[in-house]
Amino acid sequence: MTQKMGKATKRKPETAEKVRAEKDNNKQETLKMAERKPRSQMREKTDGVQETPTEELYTTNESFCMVLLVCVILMLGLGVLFLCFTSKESPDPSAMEPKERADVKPKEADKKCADKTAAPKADMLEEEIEELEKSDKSTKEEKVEEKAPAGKAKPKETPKKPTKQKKPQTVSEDSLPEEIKEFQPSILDRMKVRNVSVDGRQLRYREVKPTKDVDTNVRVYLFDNFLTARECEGLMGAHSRHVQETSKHDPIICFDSIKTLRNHLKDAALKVKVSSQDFTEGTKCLNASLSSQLKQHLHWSYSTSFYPGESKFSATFERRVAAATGLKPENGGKFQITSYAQGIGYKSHTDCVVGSRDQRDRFATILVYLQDVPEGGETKFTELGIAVKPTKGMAIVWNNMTPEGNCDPTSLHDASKVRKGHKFIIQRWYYYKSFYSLGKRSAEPTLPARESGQPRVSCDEYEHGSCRWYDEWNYDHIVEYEAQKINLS
Ligand SMILES: O=C(O)CCC(=O)C(=O)O
Ligand SMILES: [Fe+2]
Repeated sequence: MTQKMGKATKRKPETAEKVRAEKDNNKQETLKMAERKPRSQMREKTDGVQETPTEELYTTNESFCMVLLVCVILMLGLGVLFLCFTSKESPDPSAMEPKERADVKPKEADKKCADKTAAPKADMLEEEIEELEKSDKSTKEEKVEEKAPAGKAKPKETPKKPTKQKKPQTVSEDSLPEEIKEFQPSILDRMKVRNVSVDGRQLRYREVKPTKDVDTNVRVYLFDNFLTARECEGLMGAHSRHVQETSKHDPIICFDSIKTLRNHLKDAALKVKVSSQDFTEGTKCLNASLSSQLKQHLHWSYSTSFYPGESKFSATFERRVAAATGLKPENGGKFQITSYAQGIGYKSHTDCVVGSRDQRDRFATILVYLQDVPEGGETKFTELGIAVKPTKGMAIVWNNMTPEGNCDPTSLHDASKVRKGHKFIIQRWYYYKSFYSLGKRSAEPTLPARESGQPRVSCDEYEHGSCRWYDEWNYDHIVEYEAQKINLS
């Protein structure tokens, strides 16, 4: 980025720097150990005698032998080190682009050297490689967890957390843990909406009919008081505290393309020239300092997530949803709370991927408004001619897919800008075909370099107010980088 914002520095990933630093440390450590060795040998010979200063040893014959021995050991040690650090034909995986990294198989010699002199580094690299190998699969899964604009590539299933085992470099079906191989997906192809009684309260549904004459599979239902005022307040409080705590760090800002970045700059009346150099290498995210500079010019909604089992409320909520809608808990993903300040909305999108054949997609959505919004903030189904006004405790639930597992484009919806007040919602997506990692917190990518707990803002597609802040990371901005690199210049 030039002019006002200055030029982005092209930086190697932090992990690569760490690896290099560790390499140096290991080298130093090995040298130190070689230097110390004669002293411990001397200690054995002089059993019980106070240790002699190293210089005195060299004045005796015996010491002369010791010196020779030391030299031989030192030379051997240095030889081994030299071989370790110079014979690597395979490049340092941590310094590569993600896709290349996944292909690198460490040579046997590399492994031996790593075992002898740099075990922590080897572990770290292997973990990194494993995570990146996973990323192709987990991205698919992760992508469906984020808003999925119609027509984009489809997320896939993947093991959530790399198991701590010596791993092959490519993940074949055979190498997957038994529990993943044996996973039996659950299919969810219809909602069964009904009136239910919860803790003495009657939850009654009503259907909201399209006002447009459209051929659609989408059914939209409302439940008043689906959550109590107390539940709504508890969720808003937890979300706000978490946002506040996490906002100690400025977010790293990511864009789906350079075009989106340029549009945002234009919108903010910032006359700056940007190029691919402004993205952190290997990702579509700006580096930390550019992100901080841009922060004041962008606006976003805030999303925080929790996963099944992470709070008692998750079980209460999913039971209530199952009773009232027939949406099975095992087909549900994470729980996401989102807040919109005045002036913020969210782009037109479908929650599933139109045209995709992968049925591991969001069959249905339940969204509960946690607070009234005096003006604006409606959830609008543009194809159906439906607009729902946020009302505290009210749930809106709809299906995005057909009973055959196809994403219905008429499920297109957006969040109108909040004109007055502050909007809070909780959402959960239910998937047509469940998969092993569904509802499990996934391992996060190592790129881009960031502080622990540093949030991200994703501006996917330009539409005013459509950036969203997240308290967790997925692989989109790494994997899509490769696919779109050509568009980043
Ligand atoms: O806030 C809303 O009303 C809709 C949000 C939404 O559709 C989403 O986050 O997927
Ligand atoms: Fe949505």
